[in-house]
Amino acid sequence: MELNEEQREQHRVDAVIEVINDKHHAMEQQLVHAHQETRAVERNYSDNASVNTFEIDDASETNAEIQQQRQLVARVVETETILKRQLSTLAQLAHNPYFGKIEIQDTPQAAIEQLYIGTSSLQGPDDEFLIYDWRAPVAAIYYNGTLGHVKYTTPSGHQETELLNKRQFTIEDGHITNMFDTNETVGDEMLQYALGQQNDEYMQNIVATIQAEQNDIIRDTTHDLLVVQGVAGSGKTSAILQRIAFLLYHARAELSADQILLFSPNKLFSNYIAEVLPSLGERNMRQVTLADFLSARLEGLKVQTLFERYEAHQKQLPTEVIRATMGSLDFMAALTDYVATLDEDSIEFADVYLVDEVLFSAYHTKLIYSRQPANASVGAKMLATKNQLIKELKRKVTNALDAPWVSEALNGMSTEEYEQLIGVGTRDEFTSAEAESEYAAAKFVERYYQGVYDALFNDYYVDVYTQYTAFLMQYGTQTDQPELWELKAQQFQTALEYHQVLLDDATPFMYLRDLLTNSGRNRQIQHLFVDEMQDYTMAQMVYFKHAFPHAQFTILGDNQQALFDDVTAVNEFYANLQTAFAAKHTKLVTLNKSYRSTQEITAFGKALLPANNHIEAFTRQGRLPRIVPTTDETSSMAYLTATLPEFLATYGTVAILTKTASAATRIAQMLRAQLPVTNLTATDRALPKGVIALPIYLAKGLEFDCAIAYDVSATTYTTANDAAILYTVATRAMHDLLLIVNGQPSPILAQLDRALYQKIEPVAVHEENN
Ligand SMILES: Nc1ncnc2c1ncn2[C@@H]1O[C@H](COP(=O)(O)OP(=O)(O)OP(=O)(O)O)[C@@H](O)[C@H]1O
Repeated sequence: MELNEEQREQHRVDAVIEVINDKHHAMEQQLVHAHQETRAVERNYSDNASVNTFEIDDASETNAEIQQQRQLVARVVETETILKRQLSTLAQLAHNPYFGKIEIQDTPQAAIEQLYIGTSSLQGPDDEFLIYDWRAPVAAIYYNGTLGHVKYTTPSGHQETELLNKRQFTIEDGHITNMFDTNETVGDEMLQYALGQQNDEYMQNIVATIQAEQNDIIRDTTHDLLVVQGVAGSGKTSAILQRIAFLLYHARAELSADQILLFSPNKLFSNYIAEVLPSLGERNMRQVTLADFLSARLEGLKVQTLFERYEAHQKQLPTEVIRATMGSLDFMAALTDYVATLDEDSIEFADVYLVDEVLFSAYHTKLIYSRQPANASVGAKMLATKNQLIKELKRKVTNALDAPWVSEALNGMSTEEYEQLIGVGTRDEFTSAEAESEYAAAKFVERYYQGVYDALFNDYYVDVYTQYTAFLMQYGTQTDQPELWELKAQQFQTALEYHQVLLDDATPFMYLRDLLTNSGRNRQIQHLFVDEMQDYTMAQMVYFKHAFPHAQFTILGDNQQALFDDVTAVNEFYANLQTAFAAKHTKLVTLNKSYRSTQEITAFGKALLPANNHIEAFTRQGRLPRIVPTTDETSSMAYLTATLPEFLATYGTVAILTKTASAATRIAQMLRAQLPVTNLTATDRALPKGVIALPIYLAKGLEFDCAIAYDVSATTYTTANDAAILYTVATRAMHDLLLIVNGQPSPILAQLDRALYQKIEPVAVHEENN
């Protein structure tokens, strides 16, 4: 019997799966061997590591040996890890080997090639490619090309070919469940299916349905500053993750996942995206939130978080103007100039103490500084000064070894103190009494001066706090409101007394410290990604550029989702970034199509924003958003209690989104008497199923099957900025959106076209009331 096209393709799928299973089997055997080897090497290592490491000569020999052993352990463990990763990739391929196929012909005489595209490449017994990795150069055709003449880029230059056919597959558990040919870039039918699914605890990879405009971001290798302005749900976060997978694939030898850093909005989000790269067979990049980054760099001080400032309504402190200035490019430029023109008399040198004795006086340090070459930068002179101080400290240490006060101190120690100093149980291992006392003296002196060493290492010979205050005051004198800057300086000092730094001060302060002390640079990071760019000030961007000098930057966000600030025009933001980064090759990409939500929800969200926005909806139909005009919290709760069980029958996650954390906690408590509700807070990491209540700033970047905007009343949603917040709330919904009014409706709702929503009378409540 003649096979039809689908049967033929299914035969191929079966054959490929057989190859995958064979490989899987062989690799399992390899893993068993690798594991045995790891165990053997580890055993050998632990035997060796316990040898005598005390005597100096022996120690160095043993150290070298241990180093070697350690490397060996690392290598075998790595082999095992790689095998495990490959096994998991093969297991995934066996389930769903590929999703696309292109037929190409390089010249009219050449043979037609059929290339299958999947999440990972696979070679057959004769090394022929049964599956091409979606990141392979030729696979770009699948995403960007329409039938006919197409071009694509390879490491060795541009290639051209004829695209004869493009086919898409849905394969589940090894069976083709859907298959069709398309001339579109990637057909809508697949995307419809993918987007119609319910939300999961983790974000999914989108490699089967990457859209052409997303593909341009993912495959960009020519820009050192790539800025993406994309409307809510346009795939910015997805683009970041697939881009990282792409970069790792193409620069395997030079780039590792540890050299990629993503600034993400919060821990929930970090966790939500954590499965995408592993599902593509890659290791995760590093992630950090701004709050954690600042805290790590300002150790010992409590840095105010964006959420804290937002919740505390501190926007007005000390004034809006000062706050905006401190976040600006100009302010950071003024800071750079300030540091560059500092002379030794205006640098705030500080005494370095050993307990209560001044070991290095501010005057002494200033003298060393003043002897540095006049034309060197402040940072370079400071570094040379630091090195000189450390050298002097080392001299003090050496001189102290034979000093009588050291032997006196040692003699005065109790046996316990002494043993603690040289290590309990080590006394018998010395070859002579002399060796022992030399060792003890070295240990004692080292410990004695440790605090001073740390102080020098951490640049405490200059008082950066006072220097920063001086800068604020000086900056103020150049404005027409110097008294406000004085207040600002006082505010900084007062917070400091409580070991706190306000968010507005954190970045300029760190920048000043780094410039002055020539520190704070991480040269490891090759790619830096910033998601939700609208939540960062330009000053922070300048700092990122300073802190990660070797990184290429991909910065993504949506200026309309400005929760914490007023909306900045994209062009202005981009122009400022270009200045801040002084980058040669820059590009701004705009994504206008929204994929997350149904057409109805996207239309509703669009209507909340100023009329000149360019948001386009992806055509996936659903029901109209519903506005529920409850009169107060009691009726709102009654409505939710009555209807939530119904929603839960349809949706995996229903999120009640509030403006503040306290509102989310309150309603979770009230509802909990009737049904299970999880209240999520800033420290939560996991996204549970069921009903959750959380403030919108924690829901940034996340999505839910059903989102319920709570308290869309005239008291809660009033300003233009509130419209942006409501837009962010509305666009969290994938399939269903409700707005509970809770009192007098917000004026933002009043101006909406009536056709965009359905008004629901909270029937359950009325019945109860009657
Ligand atoms: N090409 C695509 N194929 C399948 N799903 C897609 C595609 N692009 C986006 N999506 C889906 O749309 C949703 C939104 O994507 P994503 O979270 O990346 O958007 P975003 O621009 O970061 O949104 P926001 O700014 O609202 O946080 C996700 O569920 C994502 O999987």
